[in-house]
Parts: sequence; C-alpha cells; structure tokens
Amino acid sequence: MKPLDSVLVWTDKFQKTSLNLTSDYLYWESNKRLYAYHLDEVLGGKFQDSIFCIVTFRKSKFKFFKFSCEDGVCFQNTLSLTLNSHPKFFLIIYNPISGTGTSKSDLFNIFLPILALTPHHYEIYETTSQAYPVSLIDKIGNEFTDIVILGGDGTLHLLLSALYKRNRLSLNKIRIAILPSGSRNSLSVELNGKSFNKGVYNILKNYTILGDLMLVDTDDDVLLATTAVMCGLGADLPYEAEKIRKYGLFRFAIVGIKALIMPWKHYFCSFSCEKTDGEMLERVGNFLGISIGNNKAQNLRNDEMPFPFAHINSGNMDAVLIDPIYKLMFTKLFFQILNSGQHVNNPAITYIKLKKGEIKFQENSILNIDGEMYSTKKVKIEILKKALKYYGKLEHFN
Ligand SMILES: Nc1ncnc2c1ncn2[C@@H]1O[C@H](COP(=O)(O)OP(=O)(O)OP(=O)(O)O)[C@@H](O)[C@H]1O
Repeated sequence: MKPLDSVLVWTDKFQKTSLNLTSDYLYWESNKRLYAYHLDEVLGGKFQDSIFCIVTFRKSKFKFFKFSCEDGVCFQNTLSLTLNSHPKFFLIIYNPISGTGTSKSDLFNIFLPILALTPHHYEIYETTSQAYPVSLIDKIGNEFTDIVILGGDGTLHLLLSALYKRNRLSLNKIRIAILPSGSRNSLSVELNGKSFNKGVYNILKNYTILGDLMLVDTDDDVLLATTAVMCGLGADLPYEAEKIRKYGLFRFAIVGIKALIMPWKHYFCSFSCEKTDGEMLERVGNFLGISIGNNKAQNLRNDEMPFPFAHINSGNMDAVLIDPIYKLMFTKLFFQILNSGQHVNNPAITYIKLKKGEIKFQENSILNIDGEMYSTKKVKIEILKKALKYYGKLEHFN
C-alpha cells in the first residue's frame, strides 16, 4: 500500500531507512528486517532534537524505537492525525504510600516516558493523608477532564466522594483511569486485567466504558464507591490490617492468622434490599459478614473473586451474605472465594442481585468502603447506573 507519508531516518547502527505510514501500518526496514506495526499497536511518536522516537505496544509490552532524523515535524503531525490522538490535559494523581509504594516510580519510569511521545499534556498531584484540596476538586471537569490515578481503590474512592460533595456535575464530564499501584486494585483488574501496561494502552487508545457507581449513605457522610462495601469480617480484618500497614502486603497474612487464633466473632445486624426483579428481601440476625459489590472485586495478586457475577456496567450490585459459620467452615469458604468465586455454591452463602440495600447495626460498626474504613450504625447503598466514564475494556478478565 502506498504510504500516506514517509520520512528519511538513520537507525542507531547509522543505516539509512525511511519510516512509512499508511492508513493501517507504520513500517520500516532495518538490518534487512521489516518492522511493521499496526496502528492499533502504535501509541505515539515524536520528533525532538533531531531524534524521532516511536513507542509501540505488543504482547503487553512497550517498545521504544529511536532514529536520527533531520526534519520529522511533518511526519510527526501526520502520525498524530492518523493515530487520532487529540491532545488531552491529564490530571495525574499518585498515592506514594498505596500498595508497595511503587506508584511514583511506575509514573516516572513507565507512564510519563510514553506520554511524552504523545500530544497530551499533564499536571501531577501527589496525594497526602489529608483530603484533596478544594482548589484541585474545583478544577476537575473544567480544566481537567481526564484523570489518571496511580494508587489503589481507596485513592479513587476518596476523590470521587470529594467530587460528589463539592463538584457533582464534573462526574458527567470526566473520564477516569486507574493504573494499578495499590494493594488490591479491584477496579483496575476489572477494567484492564492484571496489567499496568494494558491500563496505559487503554488510556492512550481512548478505550472507555460507561460504568456504574455505588452511592453509599452512612450516618455521617454520603460517599461514592466503585468496588465494594463490606461489614463484619470483611471490614474487621482490613481494619486490623490498616493498623499494621508498615508490614506491607504481609499485613493481610498476619491478620488472617490472628483471626484464626483469636475468639471467633459473629455480627448481629439487619439487612434489607430491593432485588433486581423488584422483590424485597429482609434478614435479621447474626452474619459472619455482608459484602455488596459493583464489580468482581478481583485483585492483582491471586484468583480471589468475591462477586463472580458482577460487572461494572451491569446496572445492579451483587450482595454476598455469609451465615454465622465457624472457623473450620470459614477456612473452606475462604479457599472457595480464592478459587475464582466457587463460594457461591457454599450453603452458608446467599448471593443476591440488587438495586439498593440497607444494613443496620445495633451499635456503631466498622464499614469497609473500597478499602477505606468508616464507623456507622446504618448504611444505605444504591446503584448509580452508568454514572461515570472509565478508561478500560471489559474483556480483559484474567
Ligand atoms: N502521602 C500520603 N501519606 C499517608 N497516607 C496517604 C498519603 N496519600 C494518601 N494516603 C492514604 O492512602 C489511603 C488510600 O490508599 P489506597 O487505598 O489507594 O491504597 P491501598 O490500600 O494500598 O490499595 P487498595 O485500596 O487497592 O487495596 C487513604 O487512606 C489516604 O488517606
């Protein structure tokens, strides 16, 4: 096919060749080898200081190619037009303490070198343990319409809740990406599989999904969640784990072992909900835990799948009620959850599809909302259908 544009370049071995762009491919020859990348695999290319740099994505890996070039401005412009990469202004938010503390190096060593070869601009914000500054929240939806989070589910939950309170209209205007740098990163697994690189690819190729959010109304606050609300064991164990965050991911194993040694607890509460078929359900009594999810709530590190039938864009939520079983039975159940969601067939489990639900406790109890801990006596949870545009692709389940 006749190229749309070509430019004369020199490889790092000082061989003269030409970069050729067609409507479907970018190709060149080097060392008697033909390099051909479909434009779906080309993320960007830039000419600067007599160097033409290209970044490609194949088999989940990025590859950078550098060529010497006298004048590549025209070719850069044609490439940019053909890739359809309209310049965006990204707000990049990274949480320096989430997960194993890799977000800053992931940002500077992986994402920014790629972004530098695209026409996009960005501003970076490093989170603190304080709330997001009002000045930043106010710019979202106006100055920034594209937000990239490098952190965990909690980092995004806090941002969305701040937007809901102060700048609600922005939620209809923005696109949100989450690149996994947290401990679980359930939302990122839902949207990009277990791959940081696929997350970057989905942003730069502009793959988006209109997905749901959960509106969570506690005694003191109204919050937004993308992934899960849990009480009982699913809140107590992460609450204990947060207190020993200094042990890194090992903290989850420590609290798991401690839970098996310490006296076992059941939690008394009332749960009511409106199921997706309109039927009302009410249960009062002891539970080991109740979890309500908006996606499968997988994580980066194992095959755990608390809500195997949930999708971020299903328009409803999935609830898992765990009967008050004892330690030995729970050990079996735990391994079933880890085994890609086999627990749904366990007799101690009630699995429900719902639109809204309410949990009432006898006294203030810990609630785990997207990994952040709250204390409340009651909580109402409602699905907000197709309330947010997420960067990602739903077929990347793995
Ligand atoms: N600079 C900082 N110093 C201390 N804490 C911070 C800082 N920035 C954010 N935080 C806290 O980090 C928490 C959010 O962490 P996040 O949930 O994203 O990570 P994670 O728990 O490792 O991941 P996941 O939620 O995916 O399991 C919030 O409680 C927030 O207050």
